[in-house]
Amino acid sequence: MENFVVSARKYRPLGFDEVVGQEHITTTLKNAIEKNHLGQALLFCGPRGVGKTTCARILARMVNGFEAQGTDSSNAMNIYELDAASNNSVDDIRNLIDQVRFPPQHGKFKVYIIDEVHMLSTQAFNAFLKTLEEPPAYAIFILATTEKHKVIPTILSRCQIFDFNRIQISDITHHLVRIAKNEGIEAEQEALHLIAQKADGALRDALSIFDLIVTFSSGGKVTYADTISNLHILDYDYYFKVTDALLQENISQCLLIFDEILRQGFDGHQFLTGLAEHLRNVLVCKDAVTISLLEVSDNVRARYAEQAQAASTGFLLSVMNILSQADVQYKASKNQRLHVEMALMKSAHIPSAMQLAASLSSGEALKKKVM
Ligand SMILES: Nc1ncnc2c1ncn2[C@@H]1O[C@H](COP(=O)(O)OP(=O)(O)OP(=O)(O)O)[C@@H](O)[C@H]1O
Repeated sequence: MENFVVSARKYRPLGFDEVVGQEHITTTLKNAIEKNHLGQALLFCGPRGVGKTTCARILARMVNGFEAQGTDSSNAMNIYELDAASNNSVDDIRNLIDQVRFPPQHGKFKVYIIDEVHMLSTQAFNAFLKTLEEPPAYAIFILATTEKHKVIPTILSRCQIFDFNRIQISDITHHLVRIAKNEGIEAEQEALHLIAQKADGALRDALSIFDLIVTFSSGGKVTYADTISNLHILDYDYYFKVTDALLQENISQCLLIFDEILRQGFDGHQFLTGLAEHLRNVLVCKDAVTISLLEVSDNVRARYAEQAQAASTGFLLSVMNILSQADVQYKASKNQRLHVEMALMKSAHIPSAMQLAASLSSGEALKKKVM
């Protein structure tokens, strides 16, 4: 049996052109390498799983002219990685400094990656400063951190700083589409989009979730239904239905839908925040400019646009206001179910755009109110 290789490893980019969503960094690094302007101390900051280690390895390969090797192994590329989260003592740093004294046996540069550098003890930082300030010509230090504010100023001032972005949902989705195709896995666009959303900007997380869903889904196909059930995410369809019921002032329908949601094991708070986010999406769809802020697939976008036609801005803002107050008071509430139900009842009493439609005789007047 062939060993399973997790997608995050299998699809680690081997060149800057394959890195997703960090063009500002990859372009600068490429130019710096070509023009020989690369510093010897670089600080890579940003959230986890967005490509810091990947870019460090690509850089190491490029400065040594090893691009053609197509390998991701650290040893082969003169890369030395130290995880400062678990090796943060002054002795760990002294060992590293001892190693730095020896020039590389092959290639031109030794590249040291110190991950989670903010975890180094003060003594370790101090022991490291001199080497960082006057490194041998063949040494490049790449310090990586998810918490730049914890890195002491004396280190910051000695480094070229690169701020990595959270990766956009659309970029993550495209990447997953490519990988699914490459693996011959049938995947629904909506499912991949949801995975991208859940990953919260971290491509590594997106790939791990993707692997998990492929493993558990029926017939190896990645469907929206399997994805929401695996990730325990509430189907967005409920939010569309509740909003319709609110617009129709149909309190009983709202309460029945909420009951079904609770039965599925979701809590009232998740529902409140999910509904508020849904209404925000409806709101941004009311304007041709802000619609670009909506990060959803085309099918769902069309549904939002339809609901945006039916709901006035005033109605949406009033409901969001009620939900936001309910959210703040949720934890303190003694009966949380009733608390959410009351928020729904209050929201269903706001005159909706549909009522306006019925009460206004002229189409022109309606247009003015709804906009
Ligand atoms: N920008 C990206 N483009 C393409 N793949 C990426 C990107 N970021 C992360 N990945 C994928 O996620 C994996 C892990 O990324 P990487 O180790 O570079 O993240 P990191 O930012 O160093 O995270 P950490 O801070 O947790 O060490 C990579 O092997 C790759 O498959």
